[in-house]
Amino acid sequence: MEFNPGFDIEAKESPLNFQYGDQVFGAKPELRTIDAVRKSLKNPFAKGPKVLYCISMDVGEKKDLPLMKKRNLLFGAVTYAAGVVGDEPVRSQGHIHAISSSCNDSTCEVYEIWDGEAYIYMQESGKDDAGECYGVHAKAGDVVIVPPGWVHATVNGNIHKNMTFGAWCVRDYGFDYEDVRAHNGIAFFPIVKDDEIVWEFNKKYSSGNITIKEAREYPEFEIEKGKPIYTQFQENPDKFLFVSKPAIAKEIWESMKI
Ligand SMILES: O=P(O)(O)OC[C@H]1O[C@](O)(CO)[C@@H](O)[C@@H]1O
Repeated sequence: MEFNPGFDIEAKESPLNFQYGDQVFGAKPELRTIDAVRKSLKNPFAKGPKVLYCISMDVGEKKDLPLMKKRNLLFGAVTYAAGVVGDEPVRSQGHIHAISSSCNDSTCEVYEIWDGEAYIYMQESGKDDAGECYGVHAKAGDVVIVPPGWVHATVNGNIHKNMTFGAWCVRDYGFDYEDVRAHNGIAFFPIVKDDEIVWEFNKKYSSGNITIKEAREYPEFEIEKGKPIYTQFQENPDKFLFVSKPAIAKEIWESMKI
């Protein structure tokens, strides 16, 4: 992988899978097929790779698991396949993080791209007026934070290459698909045009405004550029407490710039 995740995990290509080192825990990944996501595609009948992405939701070094559990944090790894689904790049369906009973809040997600490139798509609301929407372009080593309550979808930003990322989430996560599915998908569909990704408004929404930008740094969360977010947790296990306890960063969320 282009960026070292900070622990011994390898993304396998065909079939999509993860291989864990001796000191690493992780279950058999879940495979998301094209048939499972048709309702959220621009064209529900589109053709594309049978398996679109491979999700391993609880991974890390065995010695760190008690530290993660104590802070109600979970680390996940996901690979998105290369290729297209109709005229869309391979992407997730889009969801909002449901209210977790541990904190009585929707929670954020802290992404770190390990291989390939991505757009982390974010949408302020799942209602008819989608509000401010963003396509944040991220390359290996970039971090992107999705604030609590926002619709988000992960897009493979290069149709010629698989994309793999790691992310910090709350352990009792839940995905709420209702608003996105009621609109047959996210408010802006990524479309592949001349090898570039352009964004097409989904007319099932009444309005929404999209901004495309590059990934930024997050000094407000003391995230260190170039150091794996997994290593940053190992060095300071409380650094990502804002993920499982969003209330401690309330003021940051309220004025946060994507
Ligand atoms: O169920 P969906 O919306 O397709 O998304 C699954 C994806 O969402 C994530 O939680 C990222 O938000 C990853 O685990 C996975 O890539």
